[in-house]
Amino acid sequence: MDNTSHTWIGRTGGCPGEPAGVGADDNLWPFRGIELPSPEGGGRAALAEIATEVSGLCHRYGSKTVYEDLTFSVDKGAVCGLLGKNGQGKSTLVNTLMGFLKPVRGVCRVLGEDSHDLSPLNRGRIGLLREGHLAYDFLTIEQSERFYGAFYPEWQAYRFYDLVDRMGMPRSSRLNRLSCGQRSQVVLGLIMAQNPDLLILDDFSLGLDAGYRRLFLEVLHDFTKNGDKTVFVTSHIVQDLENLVDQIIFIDRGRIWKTRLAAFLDSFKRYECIDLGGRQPVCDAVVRGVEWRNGSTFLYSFSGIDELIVLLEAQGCGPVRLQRRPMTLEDGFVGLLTVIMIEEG
Ligand SMILES: Nc1ncnc2c1ncn2[C@@H]1O[C@H](COP(=O)(O)OP(=O)(O)OP(=O)(O)O)[C@@H](O)[C@H]1O
Repeated sequence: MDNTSHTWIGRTGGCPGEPAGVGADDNLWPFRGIELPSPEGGGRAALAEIATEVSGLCHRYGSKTVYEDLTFSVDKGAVCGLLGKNGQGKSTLVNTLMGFLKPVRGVCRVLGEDSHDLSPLNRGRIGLLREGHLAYDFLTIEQSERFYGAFYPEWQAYRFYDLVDRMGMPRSSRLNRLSCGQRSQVVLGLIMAQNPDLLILDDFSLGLDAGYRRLFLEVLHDFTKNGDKTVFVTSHIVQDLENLVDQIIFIDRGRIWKTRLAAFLDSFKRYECIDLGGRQPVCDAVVRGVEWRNGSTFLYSFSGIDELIVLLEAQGCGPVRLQRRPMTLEDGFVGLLTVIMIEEG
């Protein structure tokens, strides 16, 4: 018998479930009321300071539209995290930035060039880590360093060995005998030796244990500390991004919202409901998400406590007592975007 209790986060007032697709009720849209980038990308930095620029981008797989009209830019020197639920198009976007996928419509420029027509020089300035990691896994650690190093005039082999030697594996180990996390480390070493100007990481934490993840983050911190490198990163471990990025792009149902991490953590708020007078709150334009967890109810909102209390009382709750609680990026992600059931053992 299933004796677990369930809590869930929702933006419907009723029962748990997946959000509707594109064209869903505007009142429940996660980015409602938030200023989204204009199709022209108004207010951008000068072109020379932009690492990646996307405008009016549309992608479809057959009849399935992943996104219709994406516009954003990432400035040089920014560390930008792309956040979205499963299947929202993060890998599709990364593959488009890399020129592996051609968009149906729109502009995608990377380091000033069309991503589908990148010069070898600019390709060499981009480091990519993605699911799947290594193409030539029959090579040894040492052979892979020599093989990839031949493609990059600025290759810094010491950076590679600096990282991979920490695994304690002989340099003669074949990559296909390494674990997933060890292979990731080899890839990160190859990327660091390349010393790219733009680093694109698609779900870098995949398969990494806590120790490797920390090492990864440490290396990435070092990589970005001078402010001259640009990083575009997706990860399902949202918490890792909180310690890494300064900008975030949320993607949901084909649209995006870009913001600074600090501004998001400051403006989006998490409240614990101390008293709701026995009623349950309903998500609307002010209440962005409701979470029931361990017997407590939490609300997510861009509004202050007074406005929220007025709204909840108008919903029939009351007397209402709320307490603002600390909010991590992961809380914010869940409160803004997610409709899930969480099982409590
Ligand atoms: N080659 C493909 N053919 C058809 N549909 C695809 C293909 N690749 C991806 N999709 C679909 O496009 C949508 C976006 O996929 P994508 O992999 O870009 O999402 P994602 O945000 O990276 O997902 P996840 O977080 O699960 O990795 C999904 O609905 C997926 O099923």
